[in-house]
Amino acid sequence: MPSADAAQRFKRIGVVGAGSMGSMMAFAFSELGLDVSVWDVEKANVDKVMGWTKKAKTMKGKIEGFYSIDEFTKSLEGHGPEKLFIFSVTHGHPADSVLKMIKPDLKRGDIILDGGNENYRRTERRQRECEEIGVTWIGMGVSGGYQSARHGPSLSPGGDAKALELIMPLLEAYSAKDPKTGAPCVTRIGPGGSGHFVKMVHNGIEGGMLSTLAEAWSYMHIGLGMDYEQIGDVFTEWNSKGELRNNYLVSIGADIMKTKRTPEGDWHGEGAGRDGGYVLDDVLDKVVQDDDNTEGTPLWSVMESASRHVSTPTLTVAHYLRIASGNRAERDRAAKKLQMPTPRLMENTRDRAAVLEKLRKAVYCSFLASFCQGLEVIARASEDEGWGINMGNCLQIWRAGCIIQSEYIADILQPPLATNKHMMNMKFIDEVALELNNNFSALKSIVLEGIVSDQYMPALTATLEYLKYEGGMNLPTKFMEAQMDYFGAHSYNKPGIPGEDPGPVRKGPHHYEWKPA
Ligand SMILES: NC(=O)C1=CN([C@@H]2O[C@H](COP(=O)(O)OP(=O)(O)OC[C@H]3O[C@@H](n4cnc5c(N)ncnc54)[C@H](OP(=O)(O)O)[C@@H]3O)[C@@H](O)[C@H]2O)C=CC1
Ligand SMILES: O=C(CO)[C@H](O)[C@H](O)COP(=O)(O)O
Repeated sequence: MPSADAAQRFKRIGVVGAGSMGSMMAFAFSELGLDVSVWDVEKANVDKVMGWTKKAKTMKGKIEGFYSIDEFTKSLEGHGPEKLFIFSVTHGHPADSVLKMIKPDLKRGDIILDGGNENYRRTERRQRECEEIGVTWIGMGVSGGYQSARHGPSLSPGGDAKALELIMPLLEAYSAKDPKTGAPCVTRIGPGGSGHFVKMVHNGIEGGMLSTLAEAWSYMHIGLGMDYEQIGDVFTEWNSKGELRNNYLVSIGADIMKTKRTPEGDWHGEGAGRDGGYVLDDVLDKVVQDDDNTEGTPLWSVMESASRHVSTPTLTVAHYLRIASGNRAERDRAAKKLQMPTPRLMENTRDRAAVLEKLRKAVYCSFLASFCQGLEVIARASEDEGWGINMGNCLQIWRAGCIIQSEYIADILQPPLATNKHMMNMKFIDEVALELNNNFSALKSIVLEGIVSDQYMPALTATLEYLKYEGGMNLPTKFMEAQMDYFGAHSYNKPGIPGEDPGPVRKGPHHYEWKPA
């Protein structure tokens, strides 16, 4: 329950967007005792929510649907000192258009929480725009999908400290709770667009983990010839102890492996069938939200990492795999031309249990590397933007409610990051370095054996190479640097010269005239 203060202050909240997330938020806030006004650009979405209210048994506050945005905004007047909105709409233009529509009815002190996956620069633009009229715009990452939106997500709000102080009791009541300590999975990340930045990186890490696990699934199914039930058992086992314990993506992987078609299907008839087949086999290998621009977070993570000079290959190749997957028609044409080998059953796998143990370690290694890469982007941005993000807090809010929750990884990373506020390179943390080192040979062996039988392993191989070159002192870039000096007089640093080796990240003073012009 929200504290007495918060409950007194906010008796009603306005939810903008009644899609998968917004509709669930409406019910969650109602259960917290707030009356909820719901508006959506699509009348049918409002009707759907209102239909559900008729069957809902746990509502405490009223839920009222509105087709008119003016009536929606007016419904929030007179219930407390300020109006409180939560936006849950597609990123970009939708939020701007709703802000434009409600702006005439906004008053000094009103607070808008943007719970969409928005680009942090757009969040900052809206913060400036709202500040001019005394309204606070908070960019708030919401993670955990629609199930968590209903029962408690991980929240990463960023923006004005005073406004956040007012709504924090409500957000604490709404958020997921750390199962170990009961602590709420929400904290003020920092000023400006920092909250949306952290959510963006969360989704980048999520991408690296999703690809890693999908590759492991295919490795088991095609490479080791395991059926879905067997793979489900492996995921369940992995999730029960050790480095992959209480790992959300592994746990839902086990669920997916066991989900069969039923005569009725789900509540709207999807997955109906009497053949006893698996719902997964109704799913095509196309991820399209990057192509249709309904989601931008993984792409922005890649762009941010490159522009802030942080190496994030696991997250990046995961994104490119998604992009390649989206256009299946084009892949079909290319496949006919390229005649690539396809993954096949591995030969001579005598000890499957040993391979599975190596695969578990490889998955863990790639998950941990995904966290390192994402956290380094946050650390860099926090320094660049002066946000002062406590990265230990990021691990805390990712302990429950969110997609990347990974108990073991949080246990390793949170303590050192909570004490060292300026840690820029996660591989400097002794425990992290030790874990990556300990699991490297398993990852290498999985990649080696997988290559022989043509398994798909972009994230696993990217992680392997990442660890080699991030911790390598004899990189082939020596030759690259010479070539660039040859054709572009780009100059170089010299071995053994103080101030150059290792020296700062600065162009070297030497140029050799390899070939006069
Ligand atoms: N699904 C998830 O797991 C998560 C999603 N998010 C983010 O939450 C937000 C909502 O996602 P989700 O509920 O999944 O998406 P949905 O597509 O289900 O809902 C998006 C909502 O935005 C509305 N919308 C679209 N265009 C406009 C517009 N021009 N003006 C006003 N409203 C518009 C949609 O209306 P219409 O139906 O007419 O298109 C719909 O109600 C997104 O920003 C998403 O990135 C965050 C965390 C998790
Ligand atoms: O934000 C999320 C979870 O954290 C949503 O599930 C989101 O839809 C994931 O999509 P994408 O990978 O394209 O960001």
